[in-house]
Amino acid sequence: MSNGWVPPDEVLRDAPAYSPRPGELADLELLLTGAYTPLTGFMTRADLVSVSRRSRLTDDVPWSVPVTLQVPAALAERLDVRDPAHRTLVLTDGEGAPMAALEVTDAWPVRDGVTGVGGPVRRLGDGGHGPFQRLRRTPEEIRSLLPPGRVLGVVADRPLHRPQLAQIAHATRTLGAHLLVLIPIGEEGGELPPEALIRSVFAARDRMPPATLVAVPLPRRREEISDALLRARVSAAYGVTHLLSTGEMLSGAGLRVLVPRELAYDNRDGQWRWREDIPPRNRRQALTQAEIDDLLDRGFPLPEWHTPPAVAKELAHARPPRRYRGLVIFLTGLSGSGKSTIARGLADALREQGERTITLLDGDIVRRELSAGLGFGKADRDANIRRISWVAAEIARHRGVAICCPIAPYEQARAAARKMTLATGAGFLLIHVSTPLEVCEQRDRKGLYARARAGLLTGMTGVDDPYEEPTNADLTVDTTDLTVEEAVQAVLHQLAETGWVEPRHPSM
Ligand SMILES: Nc1ncnc2c1ncn2[C@@H]1O[C@H](COP(=O)(O)OS(=O)(=O)O)[C@@H](OP(=O)(O)O)[C@H]1O
Ligand SMILES: Nc1ncnc2c1ncn2[C@@H]1O[C@H](COP(=O)(O)OP(=O)(O)O)[C@@H](O)[C@H]1O
Repeated sequence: MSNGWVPPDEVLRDAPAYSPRPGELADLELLLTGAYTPLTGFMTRADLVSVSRRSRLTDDVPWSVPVTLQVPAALAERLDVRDPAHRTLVLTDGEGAPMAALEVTDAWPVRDGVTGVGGPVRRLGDGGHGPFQRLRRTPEEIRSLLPPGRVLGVVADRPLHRPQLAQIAHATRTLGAHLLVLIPIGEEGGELPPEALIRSVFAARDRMPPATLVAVPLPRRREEISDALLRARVSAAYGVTHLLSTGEMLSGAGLRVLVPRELAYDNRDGQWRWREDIPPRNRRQALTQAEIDDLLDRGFPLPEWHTPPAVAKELAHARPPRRYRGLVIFLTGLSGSGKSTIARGLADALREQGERTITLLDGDIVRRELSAGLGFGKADRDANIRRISWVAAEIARHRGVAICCPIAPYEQARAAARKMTLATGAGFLLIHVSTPLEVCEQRDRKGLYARARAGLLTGMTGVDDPYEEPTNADLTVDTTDLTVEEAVQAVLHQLAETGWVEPRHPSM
């Protein structure tokens, strides 16, 4: 799948390597497969200016969305954009395997320590790996498979339920088109893991007209219009002539965009038809995403009138009831606030229930095993929390419960922990053990506060080091006037209320 020129071995051997962030990697993949034709690389400054001013590249091709790569400034300094022998950057995937060579023809400061780089990219290696690789066919391959005539494109970024399937069937029939379903698998952290999205779309296949399906590493743009334009452009590269809008889609990239009318379920005959054609008393609206999520979270099957059973089965598997799903319970608070004590009690109670494996990432053990050598400066505390969060998220990914109880004084690090966990599809509960400093200091189990007050220890959280109070805790527990049992019960109660654990049987 290599496309043309590859830098000579000696250039590659000496070239620095860099692993782009997930969104950039997805852009890279689309550049390499030709889905971004005629773009052949990351944009230079001139292209970016041109795109933002007049929605065209410098060579006049219409293009409206920036496709950029940013690298650490220190790395960019090792390149010389004027010297073809010293301006190649090897781009690697998340695991460090080379994916492409970027010939950096332009580099510019973006902000402190970060440099934008632009230039053509060329594939290295054999075209990547990962689940469902066989579905990631290039635009060229797909175009060669499509029958002549109209091609209706559907970007299936969500599972297809009966209302969407009815719309697709209607549009395909009206247009007399072949159906091409593009499944975007750009980034983790969507509503469903990419593999589950693919499986759920395939599960609806026998309810679709004859279709070609392709997985596309489409990154999600933060901005809706850019997102829609990019989807339209990529769809066009795959041979789509008409695109069925998913609601927020706009026209662009020279293809027709169909905005479907809203369908509803007609309980007189079990058909989905235009909403206005059904008398209100016989009409059932499609479920909202929140309603679907809520049913799955509580362990109810999705109703057959709304979702084909095969799709419902995939979704129930991908989003099991909360009580069977991975979970990170993250306790934060001052030293001596009661985090470890509560965490231990919680771990014991959850182990009694025996549904899932319980891992207690206890402070002392973490500092000894995972974070040995780290101190208590901001950078070291951040590194400590990042390591704990990574391990916890992996445990939760595999449907275990991880209980963490570090001080975690910085909001940003806690937010990153939440994000990392949610990206795995697991749950995250932040519990602020808010016992005030005076009480913690009175307890002073380890004598640290006394030493800090005596000036023998510096950088003690709450004394001369910051603790940023959480403003987004799922639960706040002040242990000043609680017994240990009461504090543990408060957390268990919250877990049962939100469905993350089964309520305890009263007789136990
Ligand atoms: N300077 C300073 N500040 C705060 N805490 C200190 C410090 N030096 C040592 N200790 C002991 O280390 C424990 C906190 O480690 P953590 O890994 O939880 O801290 S952090 O989340 O990385 O900030 C903490 O344990 P806990 O009392 O269990 O919270 C302290 O006993
Ligand atoms: N309701 C309560 N919850 C938790 N700990 C409590 C409570 N009441 C008193 N304590 C005492 O407070 C101390 C908390 O210490 P620890 O759990 O190690 O805190 P941290 O892990 O936050 O540093 C323990 O000695 C514990 O027995």
